[in-house]
Amino acid sequence: MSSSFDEECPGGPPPLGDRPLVLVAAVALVDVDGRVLIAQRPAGKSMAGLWEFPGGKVDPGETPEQALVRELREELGIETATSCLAPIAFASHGYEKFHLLMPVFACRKWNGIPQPHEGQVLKWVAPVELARYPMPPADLPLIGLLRDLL
Ligand SMILES: Nc1nc2c([nH]c(=O)n2[C@H]2C[C@H](O)[C@@H](COP(=O)(O)OP(=O)(O)OP(=O)(O)O)O2)c(=O)[nH]1
Repeated sequence: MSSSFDEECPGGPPPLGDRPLVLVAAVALVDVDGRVLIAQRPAGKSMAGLWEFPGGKVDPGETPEQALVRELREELGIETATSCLAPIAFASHGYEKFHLLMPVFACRKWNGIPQPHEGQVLKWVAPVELARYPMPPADLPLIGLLRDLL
């Protein structure tokens, strides 16, 4: 039985083992032209140079939505509300040191103009163009999903 699953559904994430399960909230900010904001991870960080969706780790005591409101303020200098965040997808990916669980929200309403407050390069891209930008492995299944959903 299990060998047929292995053949039909190869490549699932490994068991958690002693790695932590890390909760990271991410957001697709969508502008009036339907473009999505991505940010390039700066030199010195893990996965430097790859493009990601704004967001970050959910702190103890926070909901994913609260974490995103905070991260958007810190990373991009924009203000939004938890009620402006619509859950649309998630990623579940086994990295070497941790397993990432990443709910992804869409947001079309915020105040201010996103600015790179943490040395990132920002880019607005059409969902069909997302595949041109190298992203962390956890994000790869999201590219087709977002193209269809946004
Ligand atoms: N914000 C965000 N993080 C992502 C995405 N895809 C993905 O694998 N990640 C990972 C990168 C980081 O390991 C983690 C987010 O952590 P963080 O934003 O709070 O902190 P960080 O970049 O300094 O991460 P780290 O150096 O501690 O690994 O989630 C994504 O699309 N957006």
